[in-house]
Amino acid sequence: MAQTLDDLPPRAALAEIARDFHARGWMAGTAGNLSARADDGHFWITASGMPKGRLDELDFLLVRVKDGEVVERVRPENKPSAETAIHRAIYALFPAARACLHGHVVTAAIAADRAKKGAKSLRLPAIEMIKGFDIWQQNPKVDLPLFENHLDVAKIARDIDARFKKTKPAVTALMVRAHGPTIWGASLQQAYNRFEILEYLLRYQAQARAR
Ligand SMILES: CSC[C@@H](O)[C@@H](O)C(=O)COP(=O)(O)O
Ligand SMILES: [Zn+2]
Repeated sequence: MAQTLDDLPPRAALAEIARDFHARGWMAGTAGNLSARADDGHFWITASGMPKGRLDELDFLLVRVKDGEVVERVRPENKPSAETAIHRAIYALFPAARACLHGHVVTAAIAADRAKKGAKSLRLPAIEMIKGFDIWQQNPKVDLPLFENHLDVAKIARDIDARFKKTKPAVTALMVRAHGPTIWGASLQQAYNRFEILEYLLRYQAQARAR
């Protein structure tokens, strides 16, 4: 087995993550989309509508960050993820982001349901695992940015762009209400680790509230 996901070619790593997330219920059916930067101006992203437990390296398209143009597709029938605009926003906002992972996670959707109407963030529990987001404070007050879901995905992407241009998020993650989390990282392995950690934090919070 490769030492880390970053030792694999990006599309192989993304297909492996998709199988893993599917098995854990975070990419049920065709839900979720994954991408990795190929170079500063382009990223590989999952084709739209594919069963995420069964991707292979041909199920990715190369997209240009600045205008969303598809510059390479192996299977002519493939279209880029319906949520490509969100990945483009993240890569344009954060030059250090090398990977961006979106899933549909029950714990996260329920946490967002609990938030007040109009709430702009979810407070994360101040437990040891928060250090996985590189936060090294005693009892930190860390907020996960929360966005409204819209049928028009470009509108979600514009909201993300507008908010993050004004205020940098405390974590490399965001949540779209009634939809799912998107997590990015300085490497594929870091994005994967942080996705797991965010799910752990929200699961901890739900279980702590229920006890
Ligand atoms: C199960 S439908 C989910 C989609 O609407 C969407 O939210 C999603 O995550 C996957 O879309 P895709 O176009 O396959 O990348
Ligand atoms: Zn989605």
